[in-house]
Amino acid sequence: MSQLKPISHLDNIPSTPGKFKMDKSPYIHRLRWHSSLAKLTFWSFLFLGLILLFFFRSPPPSSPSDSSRRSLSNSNWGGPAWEKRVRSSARVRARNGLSVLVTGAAGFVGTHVSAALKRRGDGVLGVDNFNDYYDPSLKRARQALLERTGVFVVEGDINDSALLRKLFDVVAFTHVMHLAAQAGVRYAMQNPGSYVHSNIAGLVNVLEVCKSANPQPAVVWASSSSVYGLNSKVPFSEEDRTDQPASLYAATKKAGEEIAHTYNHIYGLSITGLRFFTVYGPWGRPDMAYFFFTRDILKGKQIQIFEAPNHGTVARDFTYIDDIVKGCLAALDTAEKSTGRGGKKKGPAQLRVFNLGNTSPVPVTELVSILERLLKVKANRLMLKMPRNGDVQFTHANISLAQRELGYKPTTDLQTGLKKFVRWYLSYYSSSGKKSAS
Ligand SMILES: O=C(O)[C@H]1O[C@H](OP(=O)(O)OP(=O)(O)OC[C@H]2O[C@@H](n3ccc(=O)[nH]c3=O)[C@H](O)[C@@H]2O)[C@H](O)[C@@H](O)[C@H]1O
Repeated sequence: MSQLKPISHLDNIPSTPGKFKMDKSPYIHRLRWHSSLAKLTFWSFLFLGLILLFFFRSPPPSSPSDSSRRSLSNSNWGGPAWEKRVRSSARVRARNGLSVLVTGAAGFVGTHVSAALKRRGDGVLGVDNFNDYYDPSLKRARQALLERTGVFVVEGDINDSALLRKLFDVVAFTHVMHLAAQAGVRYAMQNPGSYVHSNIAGLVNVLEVCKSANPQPAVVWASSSSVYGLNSKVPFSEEDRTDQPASLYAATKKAGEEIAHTYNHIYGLSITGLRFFTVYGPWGRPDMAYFFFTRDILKGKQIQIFEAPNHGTVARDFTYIDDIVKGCLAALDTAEKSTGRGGKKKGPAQLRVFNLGNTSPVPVTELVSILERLLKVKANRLMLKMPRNGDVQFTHANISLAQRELGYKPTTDLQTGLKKFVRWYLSYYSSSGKKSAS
């Protein structure tokens, strides 16, 4: 090993305080004084350094728009009044009701599922970080809606393990409906870090807390139809290959399914993944095509409609929110108990994955035609070759497994569902001050 030591200002500082031996000299008192001052300065800097290290330990946001991280600093929870609200929101009112922690409760699916659970007498507590991936005022409006039905939505991030642990200290949740995620297929090219943060790190954090909880809850969570990626065998069945994701979003959802397998295998967590197929409806997500097509058609703005090579049709198995909610509730109701205790597996636990789709794909051009009829406005269409941005040409769900195991049976066609969406859209954006979706 080299004898050369790096030159550093730390070289003269003793590694063990108190063991530093000073030569005797006439200036001994002055030196001692200097030495004490130096020690004091050193320890003050070290202390300060440790404090700074503690505060800046977490990695910096991967981009300025990584809002889920930004919102961490906004989380505001704790205290007796807060705990009382949490308890009251999660209180089960129906016989044999569930006590459910819903993550992403101010999101589109989260709001609908939370309200439905509450309506039938289950206890529901929501968590949401209210990030600005899309207009947060819509999330606040959903929160207000839930508040009126008796659901408290705690503002916090799924990566905040202290918060999640605290919630489990206050309430022994029987189920976790994990819907918080970074959604959107195309946005993954702009902000890849947010997908890793929410869909990978966030999921792991939720499962970590669940596996340590006593009793462990059963977990139902949102996977995605996008895991089928470039699979061309239709309709998509749960047994088909899912190892060719076309977007980072899809890859993080697929990774989530593998992570679920691990937590089920090691810790005995009961886990059900639901592959949602392009969910739409009232209170929907403004980043989705049906939503911003509506906004742009009404504004007279041009809309871009993607087409496959050789003018091939791009189609989606659009699924109405009420059907998805029924599937989510059935997944919760049929979830078996987790088998672990104290972070240890005591026996094999349930691990499931289901397609929740509509089973009738509709071309995007037809979606636009329906919107034109409902809005009574002609769209300014621009047909565009599908960019290489993570989109797939079509999706089509085989739902026989969900039908058999969950009694899942979608009943809303696209025309009927869009009619309900448009009615909501017009009323929401015409009411007090909300001029149009941004
Ligand atoms: O099932 C899922 O797991 C995913 O569903 C949803 O993704 P997608 O099915 O891609 O929905 P969405 O963006 O509404 O595009 C719809 C159609 O419009 C086409 N499209 C889109 C934009 C545009 O400008 N033009 C266009 O033609 C586009 O090519 C596509 O054919 C969720 O967003 C996603 O979070 C995830 O949950």
